Amino acid sequence: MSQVPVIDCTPLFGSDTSSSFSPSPEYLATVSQIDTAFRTWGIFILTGTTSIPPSLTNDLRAALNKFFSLPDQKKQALHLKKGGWAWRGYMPWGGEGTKGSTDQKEGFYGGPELGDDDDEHPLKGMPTYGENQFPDEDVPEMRKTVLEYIEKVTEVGLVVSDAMSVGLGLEKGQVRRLVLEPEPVQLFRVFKYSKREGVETYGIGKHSDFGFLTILRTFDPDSFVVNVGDILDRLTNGLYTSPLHRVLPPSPTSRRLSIPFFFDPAWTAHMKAFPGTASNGAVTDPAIIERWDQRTTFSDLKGIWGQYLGVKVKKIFPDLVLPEFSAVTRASGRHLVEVRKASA
Ligand SMILES: O=C(O)CCC(=O)C(=O)O
Ligand SMILES: [Fe+2]
Repeated sequence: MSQVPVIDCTPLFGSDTSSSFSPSPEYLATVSQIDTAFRTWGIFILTGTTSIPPSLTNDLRAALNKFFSLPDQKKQALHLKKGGWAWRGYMPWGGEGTKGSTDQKEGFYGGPELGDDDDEHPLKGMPTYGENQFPDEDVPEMRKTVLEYIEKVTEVGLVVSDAMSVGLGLEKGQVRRLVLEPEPVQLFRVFKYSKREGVETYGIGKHSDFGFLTILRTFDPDSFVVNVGDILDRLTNGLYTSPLHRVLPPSPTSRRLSIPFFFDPAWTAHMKAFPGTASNGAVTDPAIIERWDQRTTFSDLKGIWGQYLGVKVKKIFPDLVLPEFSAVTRASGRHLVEVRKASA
């Protein structure tokens, strides 16, 4: 294979979810394509009929373009800092970088809402959870559209995880049970890339993604790109590769919009490699060991996902108090905005 595989995932959607699951030949053929893509490239282009109707994609693109066209002061009013630990809202140009260089993009961060009457929800008050800051006055349709997209793209993540589970020789629902329940961490992002005069840096510099799966919607070209993240690489004992990737420097006329969705393990999920993924329980393949050494994202697998995420984001949230856990993960160098617990 010399090109990133394009996989029609239609057979995965609407398939049997009962415990006595007997997969169709089409389901198994799709599983095998995904499994091969993740083992070789760590990435594939997802096509076909999914849980996301094309009308929702169109509405989403329209609402997000409208948002980015708002005057700067309207967007700044929704600045990430104002959302505190929810870490949701507007990320201005210059707010993220890769290895010391500014990424040429602005963005919007969001996530699912836990509901007003759900004070007992265990994730209330945790970093990355809380209120979204939508531009309700200026782009009233954005709230509903983004929240609906988050729900539907989460379904894509679950369906792909089931396919991975079967591809790894596990039961269909096993990956969900091991790391995605009671609910995956869902980080919605949208980036608009635009060039600043005199700045020659990448849209996003070379990196691998931190989490489980990234499901990225782009419009130019029109596609979904699904890639393995660093923790999925580790959880499969390196059978699946977390690919390095980057976004080229935007051209002066670029208006590129992309919508990465970081579909991550549940906050409380135990980080333990999936059964049967390493022969004799140990990874000996030098290529895998070298890849892990280069990434240095995780030095070990232990504890729960929330601890990894906590260390990762601690630099952004200087007030965050965490159990001592710094041995296993590196703080993110990507986010250049500091967010205090209370509003800034
Ligand atoms: O916009 C893109 O094409 C890629 C985004 C990306 O790599 C990321 O957000 O991690
Ligand atoms: Fe990425």
